Amino acid sequence: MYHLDFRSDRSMDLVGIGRLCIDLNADQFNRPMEETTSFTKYVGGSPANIAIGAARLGLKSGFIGKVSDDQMGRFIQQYLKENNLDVSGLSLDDTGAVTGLAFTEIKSPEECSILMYRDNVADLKLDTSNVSEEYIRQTKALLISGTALAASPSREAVFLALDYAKKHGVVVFFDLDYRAYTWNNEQETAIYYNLIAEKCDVIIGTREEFDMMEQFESFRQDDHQTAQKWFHYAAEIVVIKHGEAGSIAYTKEGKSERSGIFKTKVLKTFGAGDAYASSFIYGLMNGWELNRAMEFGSASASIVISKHSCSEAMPTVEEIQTFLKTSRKE
Ligand SMILES: Nc1ncnc2c1ncn2[C@@H]1O[C@H](COP(=O)(O)OP(=O)(O)O)[C@@H](O)[C@H]1O
Ligand SMILES: O=C(O)C[C@@H](O)[C@H](O)C(=O)COP(=O)(O)O
Repeated sequence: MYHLDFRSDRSMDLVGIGRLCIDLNADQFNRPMEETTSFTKYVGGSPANIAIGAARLGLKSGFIGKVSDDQMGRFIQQYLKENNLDVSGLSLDDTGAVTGLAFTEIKSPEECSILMYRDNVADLKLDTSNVSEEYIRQTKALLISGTALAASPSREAVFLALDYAKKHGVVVFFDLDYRAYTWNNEQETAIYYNLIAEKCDVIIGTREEFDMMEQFESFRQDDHQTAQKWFHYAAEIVVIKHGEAGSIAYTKEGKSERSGIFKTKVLKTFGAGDAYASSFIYGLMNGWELNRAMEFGSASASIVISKHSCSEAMPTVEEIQTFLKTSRKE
């Protein structure tokens, strides 16, 4: 099957590190944002969505991140507390930085985009002094999200968190989460992504994100070649997501599983990956077979893309189980 050693003597299950932002999702959808007159505010940020999803599933979830010293930063902290996440790993920015805003445009269920306002954001001011070895030592798993590598000092904070995780036998998940607007260029992104991926136990990304990472290879790799590449390093599991075409996962032990999707009435497509990741991680942490964890992730993704938000829409175990009873995978 696969070998992931989630240590039972840890007080936390999953700690995320990286972006905490605000999603402002258009209230008037199926039209361009130019015609939108109001938005609904949710906590966002891919790693935050995944950590919230994990907490919604009952995992003891925490977060290492920096929030702005204003109403938005306090909204984020309050929401995480209300959703049973441990917030002792959060730090408050004192430089006047702001909270990143993700305006979402829902032109149609298939045509969604995100307009990011991320100048001088607090999340990228996370620094090594905000990363506690003791905090990381107490978790079973660490979730790294690629965008946290986009700028210093956040970049160095993530590398330090990864070193602490490896030192203390913490299983490391790397969700690639590539957002081009946050980076100077793809070459720089690939350099830092590769340095992190080489030490991670589970790597989750879309085909396009792996292509970006593997751009220095002499040829474009297929899914199997991608997985084999990372098995030469620390990876035990590599998951390649293919949107409506589902996902495929490979294990270092030579197993591979494909998962289809659950057709649903799609309101917006973003949030799929975060929902998939949180529920897939939940399955692995419960020792499930790969295909069962992937199915759980796919079901969670379908639930979230049928709703207006990402974080707020993250389902409970019961909601996913009910969904699975009434749905058929395609
Ligand atoms: N239109 C859809 N209908 C149902 N499930 C979907 C749809 N799009 C994505 N998913 C599910 O969500 C997973 C992640 O979506 P994907 O778009 O590949 O990643 P990301 O959201 O990170 O870009 C897919 O592997 C699939 O299981
Ligand atoms: O990650 C962000 O900064 C924006 C997210 O908060 C937003 O909900 C989103 O884009 C999630 O989509 P996904 O990462 O593709 O699942």
